[in-house]
Amino acid sequence: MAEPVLQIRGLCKHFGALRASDNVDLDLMPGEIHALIGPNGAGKSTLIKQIAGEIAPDAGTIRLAGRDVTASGAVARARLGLARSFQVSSVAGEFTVLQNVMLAVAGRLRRTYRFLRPALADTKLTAPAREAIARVGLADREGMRAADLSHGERRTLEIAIALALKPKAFLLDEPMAGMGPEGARSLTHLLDGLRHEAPILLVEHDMDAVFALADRISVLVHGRIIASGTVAEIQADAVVRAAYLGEEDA
Ligand SMILES: Nc1ncnc2c1ncn2[C@@H]1O[C@H](COP(=O)(O)OP(=O)(O)OP(=O)(O)O)[C@@H](O)[C@H]1O
Repeated sequence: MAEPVLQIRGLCKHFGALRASDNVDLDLMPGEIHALIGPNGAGKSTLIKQIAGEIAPDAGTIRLAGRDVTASGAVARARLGLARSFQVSSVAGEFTVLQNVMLAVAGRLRRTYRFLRPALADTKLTAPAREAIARVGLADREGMRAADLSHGERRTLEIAIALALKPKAFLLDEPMAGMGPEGARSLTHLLDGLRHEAPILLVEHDMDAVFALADRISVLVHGRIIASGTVAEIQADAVVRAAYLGEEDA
């Protein structure tokens, strides 16, 4: 069987008496979209932050492409191929779409520039940046300032930035947030294809998107994974319905 790209074992994180992560095991397999769902405050963001290296777990291990990264920082994990998108849009508004993605490529190639202007004229950065922009369907927005994009386009730009990092795994934290129905549909289509570039750990409240995309769903409640399975298995799970999906129906 293939090795997981991300392997989480026994992850624990306490905030005082609160167990935000309670002995979490999670795998992200090549080619899959693994959705992490759960009610507000279940510990999804805390888990993502530990995987990204932004906060340290109290116990447990995180392996990326077979390597133990539990003690590595966020920058080291990004360099090892973990591409993280944020709930809050993280693009640089004053830069154009192309420049935003070029800066990500510069980071991947570990090129350092004393000034921004030579960086933004470097064709070694332009070509891969354009490729990522075209891949997400923003080619006609290339010269536009990121600040002037629509919300949906900015979220899509974040995906292009993540893609330009040629990641081994994507961590996407609520990519559908704030998208209208049309935007959500086109982003769902984009993510559907993206899994072939790298598997996606997807935290998402939009259940239509989750049910359309996920190969596997894990349900987090009070820091614990209470169920993990296919869309059909999770939809049919009585415990999950009571703990989470039921509240959506109510
Ligand atoms: N730095 C912190 N200090 C103390 N408590 C925290 C901290 N960060 C998160 N928590 C608590 O940990 C629990 C899990 O929070 P977390 O943000 O991970 O949940 P979530 O599932 O991402 O929620 P949401 O869906 O609303 O984003 C919550 O009870 C939250 O108040």
